[in-house]
Amino acid sequence: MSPVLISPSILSADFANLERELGAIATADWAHVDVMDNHFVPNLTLGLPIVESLVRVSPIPIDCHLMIEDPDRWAPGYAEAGARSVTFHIEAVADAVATARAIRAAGARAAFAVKPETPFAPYEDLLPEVDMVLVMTVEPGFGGQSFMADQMPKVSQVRDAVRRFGGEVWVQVDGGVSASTIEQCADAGADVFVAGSAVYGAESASAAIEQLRALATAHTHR
Ligand SMILES: O=C(CO)[C@H](O)[C@H](O)COP(=O)(O)O
Ligand SMILES: [Co+2]
Repeated sequence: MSPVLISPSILSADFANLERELGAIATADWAHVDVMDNHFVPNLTLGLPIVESLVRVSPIPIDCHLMIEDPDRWAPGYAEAGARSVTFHIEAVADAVATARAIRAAGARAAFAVKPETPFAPYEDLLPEVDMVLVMTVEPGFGGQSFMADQMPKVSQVRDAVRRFGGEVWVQVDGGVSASTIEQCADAGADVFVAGSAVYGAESASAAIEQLRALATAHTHR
């Protein structure tokens, strides 16, 4: 397995042609799907019926990022629909342990995400319950925003906590990740990289994926 995973976000894809847009990123590791409910974030994208359809046609596994209220109720359904990884926001969940266990019981990898202003330290004890922690590098809600370099210490903090824990928990970054920002993410300890506009805005999505993978691999500690 590659030491890093590249997960292009279809938030920047053509929503009228999602099957074709998934085909364009077939050389990536995962396809990142941003589910937004217009309550947890001020934007609305897509939900479970569309994710079920995407799972059927995607050439690569689906990585679901749930920016929704009440993930306790909804997250397990995305795992049952066949998503490889399901991430809920720690700010929105009532029972993180039960939700992560329900996601895993349904056959997916479980993850929690932290917004830029949310500290990681209070949630370190959750590491045995999850397969990945997502450190947001923009305020969730929209693609194409500027990368927040001030989140890199938090990425390092999560990586250090994972080392102390000793299990295999991946560290994902999402928001403003591009060829000019991915190296500092890998240096800080990230190993799963979401990139929306940097991939779908490129002339060649596959060339952008390869460039991101090469830059991250050269800087990863995994
Ligand atoms: O979760 C997200 C926004 O809330 C998106 O995954 C993220 O913004 C990707 O888009 P870009 O790479 O253009 O920033
Ligand atoms: Co996302």
